[in-house]
Amino acid sequence: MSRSAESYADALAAQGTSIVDKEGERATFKDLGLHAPMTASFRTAFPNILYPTETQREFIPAILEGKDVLLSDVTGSGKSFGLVIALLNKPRTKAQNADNITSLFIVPHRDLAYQLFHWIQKVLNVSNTPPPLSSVVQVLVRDGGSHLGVGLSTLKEQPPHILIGTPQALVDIHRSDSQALQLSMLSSVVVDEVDYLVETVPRKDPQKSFYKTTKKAEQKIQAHPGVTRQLLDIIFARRKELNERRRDEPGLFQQRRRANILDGPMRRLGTPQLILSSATLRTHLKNYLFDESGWLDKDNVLKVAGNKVKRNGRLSSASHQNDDGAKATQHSVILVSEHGIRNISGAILPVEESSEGEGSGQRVSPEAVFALQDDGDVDGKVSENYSTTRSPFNPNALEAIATAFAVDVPSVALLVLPASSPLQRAVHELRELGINAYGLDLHSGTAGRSHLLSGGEAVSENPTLLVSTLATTRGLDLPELTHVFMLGIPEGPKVNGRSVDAYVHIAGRVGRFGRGGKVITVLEDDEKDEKEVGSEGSKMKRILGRLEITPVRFEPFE
Ligand SMILES: Nc1ncnc2c1ncn2[C@@H]1O[C@H](COP(=O)(O)OP(=O)(O)OP(=O)(O)O)[C@@H](O)[C@H]1O
Repeated sequence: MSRSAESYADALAAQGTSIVDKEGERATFKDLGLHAPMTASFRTAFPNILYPTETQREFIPAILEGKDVLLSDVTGSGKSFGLVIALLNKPRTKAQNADNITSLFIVPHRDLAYQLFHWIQKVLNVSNTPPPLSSVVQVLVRDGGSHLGVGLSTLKEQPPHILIGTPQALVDIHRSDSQALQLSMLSSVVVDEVDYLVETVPRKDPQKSFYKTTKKAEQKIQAHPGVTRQLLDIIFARRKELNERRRDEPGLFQQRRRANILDGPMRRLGTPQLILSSATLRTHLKNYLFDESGWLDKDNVLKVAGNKVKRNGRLSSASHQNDDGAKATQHSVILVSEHGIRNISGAILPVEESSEGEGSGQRVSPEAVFALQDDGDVDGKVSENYSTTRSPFNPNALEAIATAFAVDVPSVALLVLPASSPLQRAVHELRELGINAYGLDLHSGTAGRSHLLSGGEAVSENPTLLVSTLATTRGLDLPELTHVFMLGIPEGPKVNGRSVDAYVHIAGRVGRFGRGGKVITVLEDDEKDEKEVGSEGSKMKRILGRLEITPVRFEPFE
């Protein structure tokens, strides 16, 4: 088993245990160096967050000290939340008594940007004397040009403490006005979901059969390095230069290290600290970041990886509550064709859920959960068009999802479509099947946002299916979510590291912080034997196998 698969399996098994100190003592957030009033506010805003996790205990003080950090822990273990809290506690950078942007938080998509924004908003809302929101946090995402209009002027008039943005929007701004982001004054730069934003390929081995494919992929990256690389190359240009000199003149740096003056050059460069985070950091990416990118200050970097302790011997996807009350995630795969629906072969029986399980939450009216959802409507003219154009979706697959949703989902589920799928069309077709479906939009969509801001545990009389694509799912935290449906093998027809990681991130929208949940992958049944190489079933089995997950039968389809 690969290292990342192993750590995922192990860490999943251990999830829910990480808040317990090894010595049985618990450090508080205040012990980590966070300001008391800030700690009080975020404890009021997030009453369930009592103690920092082990990884938060490591990386929050390191960030406050100005170290670079390479952070990896399982999905839903509080990485992004901890990063936001740490950045809020950093002192503001100022030049000639005027505020500068202190931290840049780079995220892969706008929904994640708004999620982090709402977390900060929630903290400020309960503060005694909150400063104006825009002085603390602003969001810059591509939005039909407004980031270059209103967004840019707000940014320049009142630079925020934390600027959250997507790489493309940030590069657009920098190109239109190289002073707008005040890059030379930044104190921290965070890249969340770094493996998604900075693409790398495994090192080439001429002996391996995939040598040619790897080489091609590498050439493609060289020709189109991607905008996050471009942005980091700009911000860390001076560090890159120094790191290159260091590579060329190792003797000089050894002398400096012996004389204990190595910290000096990087610090004098005045480059910000760099924090890179993801649940899936493969070795080739880590090698690139350390040896080739030149972005990191190698003498001042902390690597933090989540708890790798194996519990109960090994991971079993059908396992239920562990000793600390964390629930397991149940993974199912169903294959659909016009002849019917079946579970993947080898799927085992689910373990009985405890009476405290999902669905036992407080019953609330849909109106209480949603701030009424008039914003998700599919435009009349557009739906007329839909009736005259061929659907890209397999009707059997959508019907299977609709049925599974209707029989099993108590409140909210997420459907993740392949990256380039037409989202509104899927919403329309699901509605035709009687499903309360909405495109996930944490900015203007009240449906998505109310789920984000609600505390979870609700049961709705009219459950909702939020629909997103692979490109807009990473990092999202929807506390009420109990089910994730996945249409097709993630990341295209081939099974490789990327598809395994994509599965980890999509599945990771449930089971967060030991909450449990169900992940149901729906595949078109090619009616091939699942032992046959290349069949849909065999591909899915390879993905689950690499993650040490045994599929569980989705019983309504027995
Ligand atoms: N110390 C804590 N105690 C309890 N809950 C926490 C703690 N820290 C974060 N959480 C909660 O855990 C959930 C997941 O947090 P977050 O989104 O930061 O995870 P993540 O590790 O970044 O996930 P992903 O890898 O999917 O991006 C959030 O609902 C957050 O409020």
